Amino acid sequence: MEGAGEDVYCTLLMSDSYLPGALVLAHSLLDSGTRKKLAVLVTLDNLHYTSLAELQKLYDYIIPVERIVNKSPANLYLMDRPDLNATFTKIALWRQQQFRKIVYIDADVVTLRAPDELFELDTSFAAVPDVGWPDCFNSGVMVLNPNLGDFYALLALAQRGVSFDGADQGLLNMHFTNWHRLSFRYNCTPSGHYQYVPAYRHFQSSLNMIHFIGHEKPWLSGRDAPSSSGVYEELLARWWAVHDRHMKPIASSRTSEPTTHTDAGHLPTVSEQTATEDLPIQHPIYIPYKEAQIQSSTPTAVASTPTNVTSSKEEPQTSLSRFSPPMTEWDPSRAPPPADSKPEALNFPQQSYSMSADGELFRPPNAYPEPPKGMYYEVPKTAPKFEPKPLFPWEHTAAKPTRVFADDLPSKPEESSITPPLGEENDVDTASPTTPTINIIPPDAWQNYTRSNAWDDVPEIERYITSMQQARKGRVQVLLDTKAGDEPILSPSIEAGPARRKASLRLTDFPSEVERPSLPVTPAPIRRPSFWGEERNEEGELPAAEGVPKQEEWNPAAKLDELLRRQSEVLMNPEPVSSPPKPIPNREMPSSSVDASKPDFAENKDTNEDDSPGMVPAS
Ligand SMILES: O=c1ccn([C@@H]2O[C@H](COP(=O)(O)OP(=O)(O)O[C@H]3O[C@H](CO)[C@@H](O)[C@H](O)[C@H]3O)[C@@H](O)[C@H]2O)c(=O)[nH]1
Ligand SMILES: [Mn+2]
Repeated sequence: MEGAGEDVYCTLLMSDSYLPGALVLAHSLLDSGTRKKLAVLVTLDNLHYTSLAELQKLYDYIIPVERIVNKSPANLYLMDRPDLNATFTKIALWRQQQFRKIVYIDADVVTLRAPDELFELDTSFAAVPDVGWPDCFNSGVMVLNPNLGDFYALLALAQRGVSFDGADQGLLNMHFTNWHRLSFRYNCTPSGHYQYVPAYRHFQSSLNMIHFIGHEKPWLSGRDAPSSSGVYEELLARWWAVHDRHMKPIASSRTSEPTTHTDAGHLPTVSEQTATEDLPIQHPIYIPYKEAQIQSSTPTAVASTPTNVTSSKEEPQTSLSRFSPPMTEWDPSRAPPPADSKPEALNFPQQSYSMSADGELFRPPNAYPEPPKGMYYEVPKTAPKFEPKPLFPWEHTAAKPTRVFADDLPSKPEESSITPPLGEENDVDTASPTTPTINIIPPDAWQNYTRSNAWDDVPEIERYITSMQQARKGRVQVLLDTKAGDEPILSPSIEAGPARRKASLRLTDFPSEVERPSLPVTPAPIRRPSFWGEERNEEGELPAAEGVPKQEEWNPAAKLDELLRRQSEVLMNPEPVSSPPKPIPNREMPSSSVDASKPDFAENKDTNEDDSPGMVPAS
């Protein structure tokens, strides 16, 4: 790279709304005769191409960088600056290793004197104390040596959202704790609330840079300070002086709420100059910065620009200033949207394309190159076979299926084990597949079947199992009369034939009938000595209970007869309270044939001839 090891002043532009600041900064540096180059980091996603064109006129290097957004922006609300949710992008400075040293300056800074001597500092990082908390530095002006070590450390913090103010200043102060302190004259931040006027008067002549921190930027607030403090107004005038020298007059870029300033010195805002309400807010209108200047018919007297909207009809275009969509306006996780919040769709990234400025008419070439050949897909004649590769070992040796789909028959009849039914020729009728006859498993299949396991011949396993079996065998009887010197009767071993059978673990070596242990037999119960002693009779039974007849004397048939007799006695001599038994009517139950519209069951009775006389109508 040409500028390797170069020294540059560098700023950052992430939105069109800060373009006036970036231009004034560059003009002020060039005006004060710097010998250093100017660079600007830009986030292209949110910048209008005309803004880039403006930058190009003043900056030597325009460096696109990726926007780094703070994904946990809660801390930004502590300082009421949700618009700063992407200032982490600043850390891209440390990645610009093509430069030896960078003096970074915020876009809201105007230089009164080019601070070229900062490049001679023998320190890797220097900054100016912040007026809000002087133990911290303000990250609007920084002297730094780009290096990837710091870059990645900062990036790691940024990605985790580590920053006590949610923006770059909080993050950088957490990383650079031992910073070289520069004089306040390199980053003088006049504030409306607090001024050290005697000090200002004392150091005023040696001021290098004025930094307009906070919401109100010079190009937004206009020429009159929000607080009419003398010092602030004085310094604000320095910004406007540079602005007016090069770029006067422009319409203010304020796109938010209309300002309340009405003095003659105030720049008209968009909302004041035209009825922006008529414009669809989702389609902001950009006009090139330079165009706005040209279109303005009052080139010198910004202060005299009438704020009255109706009187400025000759120059309506000047009002159409650049637009910058707002970033997060509020923290949705903490509060409802503010009443005056802007539409969220304003955040949509915009892509602009410029018309070609080429005045030449299109001329077609004499000949176009031949289109490449063979760039088509040849449809295969036969459907490709998608058969999964065999995975498991047994898939290789798998037996051919004996049952197949009827559709598969005509394709390879010789492979199938299906034989055509008797009486038919060998050619298979494709139109009407016959029920296949399936070959049954050959009768000797079980004989060929291997009955041994891989572990059958491992002696350790065999010994272990045998020892376990012996422990169990102690509990079963085996019909072996070994006392008498009989040889145990054993079944012939499969391998060894009639030879003596060896102890085996094989499950398939079933024991023969004589080898099988006998089943345990339930022993005849033996009467134990009685606990009741003499209470029992000779047979050992308990004495009979009083009033209970002896079992032998109990005649179930006689008892049943007696029960029946008693029952009929009760039925034959009914008590007067009970009604006589009703005969069951010989009549079908009313069904769907019965007129359902007649609600009363009694009415239906008259039409029914099968009614038994004993029928009691429903009441
Ligand atoms: O919409 C935006 C917002 C910021 N910037 C750039 O980011 C810088 C920082 O934003 P700024 O509004 O200048 O912040 P300050 O009001 O100066 O606030 C303080 O806090 C910021 C967040 O920590 C620091 O970046 C500043 O250096 C510090 O002065 C600007 O100068 C621009 O260069 C844009 O280009 N577009
Ligand atoms: Mn700033």
